[in-house]
Amino acid sequence: MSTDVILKIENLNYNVGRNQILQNISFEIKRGEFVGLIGPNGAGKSTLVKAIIGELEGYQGKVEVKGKIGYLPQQKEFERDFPISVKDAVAMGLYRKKGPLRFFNSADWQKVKDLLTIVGAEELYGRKIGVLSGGEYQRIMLARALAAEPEILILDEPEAGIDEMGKASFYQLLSGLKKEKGLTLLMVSHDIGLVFDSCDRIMCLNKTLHCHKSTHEVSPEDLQVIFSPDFDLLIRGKDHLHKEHEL
Ligand SMILES: Nc1ncnc2c1ncn2[C@@H]1O[C@H](COP(=O)(O)OP(=O)(O)OP(=O)(O)O)[C@@H](O)[C@H]1O
Repeated sequence: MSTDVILKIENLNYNVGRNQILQNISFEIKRGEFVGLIGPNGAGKSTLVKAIIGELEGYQGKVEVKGKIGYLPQQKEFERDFPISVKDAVAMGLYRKKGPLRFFNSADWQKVKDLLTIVGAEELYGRKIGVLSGGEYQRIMLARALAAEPEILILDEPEAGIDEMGKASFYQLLSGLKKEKGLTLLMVSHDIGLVFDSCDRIMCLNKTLHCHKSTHEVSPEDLQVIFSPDFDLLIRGKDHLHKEHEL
């Protein structure tokens, strides 16, 4: 695997009983790329992510990652009512890095503050997790994932539960991390517009990988193949909007 490649997947197949979930997936991601992974519900996106982060058993094929992985799970997987503060939630990311026998010192708490500054949430330091908005919460989870100093960050639908403004600024934050820190990003998303605005490359998945191209090379036909028949509904909906609102 060449040095500029951080993730390489070869002939990945995954079945549950007789049901094939992933079929012959092969691709590479280069260091510093921002890649969007799109596809309809049930396409296998989260299953593919699980294979990459080492949480999928029983697949065939090869998954190679050359670097430390950071992972931002779907929001529903984290218990938001858990009674901890923002600073403790972020510190948990450091804890993973240092191991359980290490107590936190003032340098660690300064690191937590620095991470909160990076994600634009320093004022949330002492706040309880349960009172945060969807967008604030996602920034804190991002700070926590960054605490382990990952080289590749994998995000599973980070926009879920965030309002439109919050989504755009969260994606801007991700683009900044890529530019300023050279972070590699692989992001599962249902927000096609923001994926096209933010990502360098797009992978279209529906059980098998239908395309993996530079964003500007992805055609409506590529989207139609994976989203059909919903794609037709989407287009009709857009036409209707254009007529109604003279856009
Ligand atoms: N352990 C399992 N047992 C049975 N079926 C499974 C298992 N894991 C995944 N599946 C099935 O595999 C398919 C792909 O699921 P996956 O969650 O990866 O899709 P997804 O693209 O992430 O969907 P969504 O966009 O709705 O989150 C689904 O039909 C799901 O029901």
